[in-house]
Amino acid sequence: MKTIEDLGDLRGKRVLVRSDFNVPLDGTTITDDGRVRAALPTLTALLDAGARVVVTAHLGRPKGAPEDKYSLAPVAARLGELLGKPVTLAKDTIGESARETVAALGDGEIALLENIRFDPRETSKVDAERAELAGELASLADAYVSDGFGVVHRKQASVYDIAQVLPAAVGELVLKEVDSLRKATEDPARPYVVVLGGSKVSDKLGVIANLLTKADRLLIGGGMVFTFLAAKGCSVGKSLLEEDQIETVKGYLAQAEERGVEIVLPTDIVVADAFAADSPHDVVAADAIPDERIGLDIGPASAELFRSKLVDAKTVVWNGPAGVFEFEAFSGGTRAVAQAIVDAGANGAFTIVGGGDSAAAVRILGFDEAGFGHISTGGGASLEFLEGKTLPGIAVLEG
Ligand SMILES: Nc1ncnc2c1ncn2[C@@H]1O[C@H](COP(=O)(O)OP(=O)(O)OP(=O)(O)O)[C@@H](O)[C@H]1O
Ligand SMILES: O=C(O)[C@H](O)COP(=O)(O)O
Repeated sequence: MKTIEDLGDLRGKRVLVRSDFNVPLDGTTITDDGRVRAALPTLTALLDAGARVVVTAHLGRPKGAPEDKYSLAPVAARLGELLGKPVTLAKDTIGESARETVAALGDGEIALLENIRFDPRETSKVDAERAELAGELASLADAYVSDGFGVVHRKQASVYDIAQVLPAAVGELVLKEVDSLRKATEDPARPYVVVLGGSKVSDKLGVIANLLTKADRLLIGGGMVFTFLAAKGCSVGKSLLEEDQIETVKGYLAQAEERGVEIVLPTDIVVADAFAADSPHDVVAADAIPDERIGLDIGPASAELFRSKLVDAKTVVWNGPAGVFEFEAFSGGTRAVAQAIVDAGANGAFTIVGGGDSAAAVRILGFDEAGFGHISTGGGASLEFLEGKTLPGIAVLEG
């Protein structure tokens, strides 16, 4: 892969950078700016080289049209604070405002384009539509730098197609991530334990088939639990459930048994009346979730069980919070998993945390980042990397 140095003298050149600024927000307040900080080395290197830096990024999953709640305005403000220089936010992704904003940039100045997913062509499955958007983006720049590691598993216009149009290089964050993730998984020290959770259940269930050929133990927490419990014949009340995945999960359970891979499920669940911070809640057995209640965390016995399965690990990958950690009452499972992973690390395990929310959880819950071997900015991206899959946003840079 070409690096930024390979792009030559960048003074006065317009460089389009794809970053991953998909940060957790509470209204317009960024609750964890880890992904913004992670973008700084590349942006600073380009600004120091005198480039005119144009950043494109997404936030959330808008439906191909502008929506105020997905505006990158909070990110522009935070990025400006961290860089110590103004970051102009274009009012659109690729229209008149974007063109004017870029034209007004001086050497060593930076602008951010509005959420690229406001344009439906960004995520289109039709190659020609993505190529058209990539062509428009390319008209704003002389070179392209891919630095949004969290999104390199997406074949999207600003990640994949654009790299075929402009001279393209890999950014510092992507380089660092690839290096660390490779180190952990090319020949993992065993036991190799993977902890999965979070809410992007169907996105992440697919990786299990592959992990069953690599890991020694899989611990299942978060919203993923309920599809597993349903596959074992338990009712899950109003909890997050991917009904159409139940048969697939039954297949995983059977495969795991054949291969001698341990799948560890929670034995107790914290259930609430509603998805709300102050909802009344109780701990129930995992096979006794009442019909009208919703599971929002693994229970204390499960936290102990998970701990016992992590303590002797030599490689740990954790992706997806064990519960709705954003609400204090349902943060116990995630806190316990994070602590057990820190302790495994202190016992010599190489530990990786992946995912925007998992990495945010580590920081928001007050853990020292130094307690983990590598905190990846990628969730789905790091999982697909660990699976050994080809990531379109990286493959395209390898030419
Ligand atoms: N039982 C549950 N029910 C509903 N949501 C849950 C549950 N447990 C965890 N979550 C939510 O999962 C979200 C994170 O899931 P997600 O799959 O996006 O993980 P991630 O680490 O951010 O990975 P990525 O970077 O791929 O998005 C958190 O906001 C958390 O509240
Ligand atoms: O949060 C993430 O994992 C990345 O920003 C990618 O987002 P996506 O899953 O909506 O493509």
